[in-house]
Amino acid sequence: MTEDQWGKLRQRLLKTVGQNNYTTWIEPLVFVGINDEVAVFHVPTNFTGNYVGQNFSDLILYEFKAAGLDVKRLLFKVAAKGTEPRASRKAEPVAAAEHAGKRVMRAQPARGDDAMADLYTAPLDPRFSFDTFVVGKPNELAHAAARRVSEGGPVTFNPLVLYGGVGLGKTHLMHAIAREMRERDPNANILYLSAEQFMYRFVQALREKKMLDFKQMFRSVDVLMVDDVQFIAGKDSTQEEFFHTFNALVDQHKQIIISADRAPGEIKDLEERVQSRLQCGLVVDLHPTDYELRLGILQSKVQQYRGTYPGLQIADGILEFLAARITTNVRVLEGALTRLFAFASLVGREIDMELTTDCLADVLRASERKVTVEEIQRKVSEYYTIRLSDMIGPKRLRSYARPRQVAMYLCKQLTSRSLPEIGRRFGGRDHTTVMHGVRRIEELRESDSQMAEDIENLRRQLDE
Ligand SMILES: Nc1ncnc2c1ncn2[C@@H]1O[C@H](COP(=O)(O)OP(=O)(O)OP(=O)(O)O)[C@@H](O)[C@H]1O
Repeated sequence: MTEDQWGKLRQRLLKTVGQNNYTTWIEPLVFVGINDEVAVFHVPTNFTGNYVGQNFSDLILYEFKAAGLDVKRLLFKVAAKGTEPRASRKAEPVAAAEHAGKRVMRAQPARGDDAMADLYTAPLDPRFSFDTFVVGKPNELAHAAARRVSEGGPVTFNPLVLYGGVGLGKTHLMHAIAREMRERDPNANILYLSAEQFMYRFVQALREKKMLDFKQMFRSVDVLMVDDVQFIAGKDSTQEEFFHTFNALVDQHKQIIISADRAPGEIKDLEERVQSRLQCGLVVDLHPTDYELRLGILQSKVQQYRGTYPGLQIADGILEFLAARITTNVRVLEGALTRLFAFASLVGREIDMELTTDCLADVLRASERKVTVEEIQRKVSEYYTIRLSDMIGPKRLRSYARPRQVAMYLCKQLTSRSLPEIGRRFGGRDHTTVMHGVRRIEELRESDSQMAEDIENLRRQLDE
């Protein structure tokens, strides 16, 4: 639709709503465009957007229809600059308000959500839900706390702080909470943003002399979610503003959810008073992933990929291999799997060990485990309760030879040492002996469930 068409449409609205309403509410709307059946307008304040949405959306939608345009919803966004009409006294939460004819709203709740996400600066990633979050020992507490908070109800711990290293699922959980809360209460003002965006908005408000709006906006939310809070460390005035916002919301019993890359007390240059406020609620740690969690995540991703790549085969042991080898973080693990699937579908081959090591050579090299031959020998001898010297030494008794072969196998799997090198570390044995040992264990893993379990246990222990 052209501006001209909008001009004509406005004239028709003028006749229906009368001059006064027109001047106050319709004239300030700046038509931006129609995107996917949603007509987008810039409004000077959120209040205007809300008011127009509540009082005139049916009329506007009707006029669009009469003009032959397929518009199902209206979206009002606060323009960066603009004047507030006299009628607007009340400060409103940030950015935008969305309105639709009631029937359309009900018919399309999911799309309504997408538009709502736009309301709060940081859009929610549709992949990050509780359904797609795999729970294991390292993240079960964080997950349980996130679930609990997402259910709403009386605020029992405030704030909830989720912290943990890079790529361990903090943002995923934050988005899942926001999504769940919005589903439970579509009218709640849930503000999710990164600490960086908080700072950016604060600086902008200072620059544009709109601090009052800023304060009112943040203080009027029902739930405040700030991701990567460590970002504000060392930024004094932002910290101060954050501190006041935080206190005001806690006083009103509004839920606050924070994520950080380390425990609040360990964030350097974060003011002590902010640190102590963050520690007042529930602080939960996302631990580094363990082997089982990584395997679980891979299995769940494969399940998701089945839709995109139907018929793609993945050989036994590949996921286990990746879970054992890529221990850095989940993001890298996911990236590896994505690349593997894309590559395999391109060349039209099954994902077997050869394709995996070819395709992921760089990732595997980069995340090469630090485990050493010595560590493996020590762990394996402890596991089978034999002396280290007996495992490395010349004795051929089965009770020594089998653990020795297990250790050789693990050295081959978990280190980058060549067969001759491994042989040398096992009392100067020949590489063919090592090869024989590795093959034997590979066979036994298939045929003997006790052996498979031993290998998994040892892998896990070496992973810790
Ligand atoms: N338990 C899990 N189940 C499923 N996917 C997960 C899990 N943990 C992490 N991921 C995935 O790993 C990727 C990285 O997670 P996310 O972005 O949440 O990490 P983060 O902790 O916020 O990292 P950063 O510190 O870099 O911000 C995402 O794609 C996320 O979906």
